[in-house]
Amino acid sequence: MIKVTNLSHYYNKDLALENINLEIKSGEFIAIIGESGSGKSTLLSVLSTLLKPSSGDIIYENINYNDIKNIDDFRKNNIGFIFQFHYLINYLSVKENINLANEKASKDEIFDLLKLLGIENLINKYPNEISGGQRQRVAIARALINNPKIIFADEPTGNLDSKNSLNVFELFKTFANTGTTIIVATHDKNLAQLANKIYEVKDGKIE
Ligand SMILES: Nc1ncnc2c1ncn2[C@@H]1O[C@H](COP(=O)(O)OP(=O)(O)OP(=O)(O)O)[C@@H](O)[C@H]1O
Repeated sequence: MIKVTNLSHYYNKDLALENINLEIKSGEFIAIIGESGSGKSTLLSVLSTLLKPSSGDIIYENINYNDIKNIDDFRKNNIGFIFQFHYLINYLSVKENINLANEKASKDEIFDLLKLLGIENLINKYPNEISGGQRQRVAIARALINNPKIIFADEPTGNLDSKNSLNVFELFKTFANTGTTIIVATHDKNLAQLANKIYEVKDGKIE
């Protein structure tokens, strides 16, 4: 699904990623761990096409990153993003927030997805009427509504208590079992144990 070879990234002259090689298979749940500043976010940004690497190759199925003609379309059709902060819009309902990611999604489709996440009763609520854990589940629904092949999540539980964090990782496991590739950066080594595979980044290198 994703094959990375000899990937390096510099911010100006500072090396942030050094000669990364990895292969991620379809439906794998991958955790990227490492200390603050080790390079987790940079690796995730590069893998998810948000940042163009200084050198190296990334191949998605059979397409080389450098050969993708319309990166916006590629992202829209293939990738879902989840961040530490949910970035929901307060004056839009849960349903409307999800429709921002896919305006064609019907109320029934959104309801079914929310049901999978255990929050279908919140469909007409507004973000400030629901809990932090519920907001993050809405953000997960928003990432899933386009049926992406790959989900990238950068510290998705950074803002949640341990119970909600575990819940989010268990949801990731469920979605990985249905064939979605999940790649999560976290500093939480215990949560990372729930993934199929853990990569540790240290000083910009994979251990
Ligand atoms: N936009 C940027 N410009 C310059 N340097 C950056 C930028 N983003 C990150 N860096 C540097 O690159 C290195 C890796 O940072 P990165 O954010 O990838 O680490 P991280 O493991 O995700 O850290 P954290 O867990 O604190 O988010 C650090 O030395 C950081 O200071």
